[in-house]
Amino acid sequence: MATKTEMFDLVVLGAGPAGENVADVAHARGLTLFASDARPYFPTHYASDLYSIERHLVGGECSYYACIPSKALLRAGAALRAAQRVDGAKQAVAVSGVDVVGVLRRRDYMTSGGDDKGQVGWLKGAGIELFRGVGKLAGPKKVEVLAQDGSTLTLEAKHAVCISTGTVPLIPPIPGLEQAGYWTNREATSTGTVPKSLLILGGGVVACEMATAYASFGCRCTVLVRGMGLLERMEPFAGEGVGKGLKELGVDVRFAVDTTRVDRVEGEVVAQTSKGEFRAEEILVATGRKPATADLGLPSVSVGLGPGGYIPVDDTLLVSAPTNEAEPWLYALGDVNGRALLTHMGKYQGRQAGEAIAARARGRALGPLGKAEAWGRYTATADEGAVPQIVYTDPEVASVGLTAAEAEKRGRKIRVVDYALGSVAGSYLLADGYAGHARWVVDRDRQVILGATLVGQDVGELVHAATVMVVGEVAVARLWHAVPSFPGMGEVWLRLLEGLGRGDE
Ligand SMILES: Cc1cc2nc3c(=O)[nH]c(=O)nc-3n(C[C@H](O)[C@H](O)[C@H](O)COP(=O)(O)OP(=O)(O)OC[C@H]3O[C@@H](n4cnc5c(N)ncnc54)[C@H](O)[C@@H]3O)c2cc1C
Ligand SMILES: NC(=O)c1ccc[n+]([C@@H]2O[C@H](COP(=O)([O-])OP(=O)(O)OC[C@H]3O[C@@H](n4cnc5c(N)ncnc54)[C@H](O)[C@@H]3O)[C@@H](O)[C@H]2O)c1
Repeated sequence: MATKTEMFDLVVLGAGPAGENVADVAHARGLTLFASDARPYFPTHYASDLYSIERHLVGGECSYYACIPSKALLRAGAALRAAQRVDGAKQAVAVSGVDVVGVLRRRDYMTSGGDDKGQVGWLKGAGIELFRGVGKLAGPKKVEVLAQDGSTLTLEAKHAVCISTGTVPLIPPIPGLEQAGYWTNREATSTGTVPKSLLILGGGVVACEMATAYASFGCRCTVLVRGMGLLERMEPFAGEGVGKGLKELGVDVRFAVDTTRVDRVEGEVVAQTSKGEFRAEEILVATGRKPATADLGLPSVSVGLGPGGYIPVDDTLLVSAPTNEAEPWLYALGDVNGRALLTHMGKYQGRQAGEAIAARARGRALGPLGKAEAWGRYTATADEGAVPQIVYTDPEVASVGLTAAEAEKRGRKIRVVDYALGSVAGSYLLADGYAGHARWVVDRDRQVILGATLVGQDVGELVHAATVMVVGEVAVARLWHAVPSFPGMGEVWLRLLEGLGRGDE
């Protein structure tokens, strides 16, 4: 089979959200400098500025098997329930449930039916070469790619290689599970048919969102949770609210369940557990993720893995390994570094690393004494204590920053302030009988917001305001001047301020 070698400025391994964004920013930086300096920033004798390697679909897990299809599957149920909660509207909508065929059709539209030609077009339009194949490191600044036809390509990077290969499902070693066959996020988000019943293993975000979606399709869902709560990394009232919502949707949620064996008997999945036997047409394993680092050739550049097998990096996303000491060249972005397993955080890391790569390629120091500053152009500082997330359950959960427990663990002196979200005018206008909850975690010494969590219908879009408060370290005293529009749900921020009080003059 053919073998050839080419040289590029930057080689990106994995074209998911993180890989796409680092390529985009690094490329944009190159073009800007070309124009303003009237000389090519990336030397012109290279075939192209950047090279992207993708073994499956450009756009990654997010576009085809995760964020986009899962939210498409959830949206119709959320819209229907929203209408059912408003007198005058509820009479106008069918109460028998969503139209599953329509939901799947809309999901297919959102994922282009699993065809990535739109995203490939974007890459090519941006001047980025794409190679479909499995890539691995083959020494410093060297990447080998194996195509499906068996041909190989060796790429040499002049400046940098980025690993952005994401994660794969973490499957627990439950006896019989492999033989029985199971769904992961891939089947759950791309299915063409909805089973009559579904067992869901796990109590995290995927389990809660998929239980919400499938319950709205009329599928009988049972969630088997190993721990004592749902969404355990969030404030406890988040998991409690979601658990209550799932129950209202008819989902059977069981806690402290140890699943000891899974079999398929006459087409049905049978799970033996510490809480008895459970049966369903299918089983979805939603027990977390592990980094896609297998066969990446990391030993060829002596990169060791951190806790959970993630690739350890510094705040400029540079891999923490001796190979980077003499000349920084190897980066790891997105899920694969384990800093924050979210698309928007992977994209953010891509933007920051793209700037750092471009600056280093130009021979620029990233900051005083060569060290990039926190919250600067080259660092992904938000990964540490300012990560926002929206969980699209019913009620929704929106959070950013530290929970009270995390803040205390970090030794912060905090004050927690809570408010019943249903008492805000905007909420009770939004839905009859609106129930929700909001919390701020406030740094008592610095009088800034460390974290916020909201639970309730349509709270998702509120979270960005809280993200700005946390990232901007806005003084609580100044927030009294951030006047919320009436009658919007944003008034919750005023209610939380009132809960904190203004103190004595
Ligand atoms: C069901 C589900 C729903 C989710 N919903 C949300 C959500 O609503 N919001 C949110 O922010 N996050 C969500 N996430 C998380 C989100 O999907 C990930 O954080 C995001 O996809 C990570 O992006 P990435 O670029 O790091 O990796 P990925 O999207 O996993 O992309 C990695 C790419 O690398 C490729 N690759 C891997 N190894 C190689 C190799 N050796 N050679 C070549 N290519 C390779 C893969 O094929 C893949 O395309 C969800 C996750 C799941 C499972
Ligand atoms: N809307 C969103 O932002 C969104 C949606 C989906 C996923 N995601 C991200 O994707 C990542 C993966 O989500 P996830 O839900 O797969 O993982 P997770 O880590 O959030 O949850 C995994 C769950 O599985 C349980 N578990 C682990 N091992 C188990 C076992 N052997 N038996 C039973 N239960 C077991 C854990 O206790 C936990 O409840 C998360 O980091 C999440 O933030 C985000």
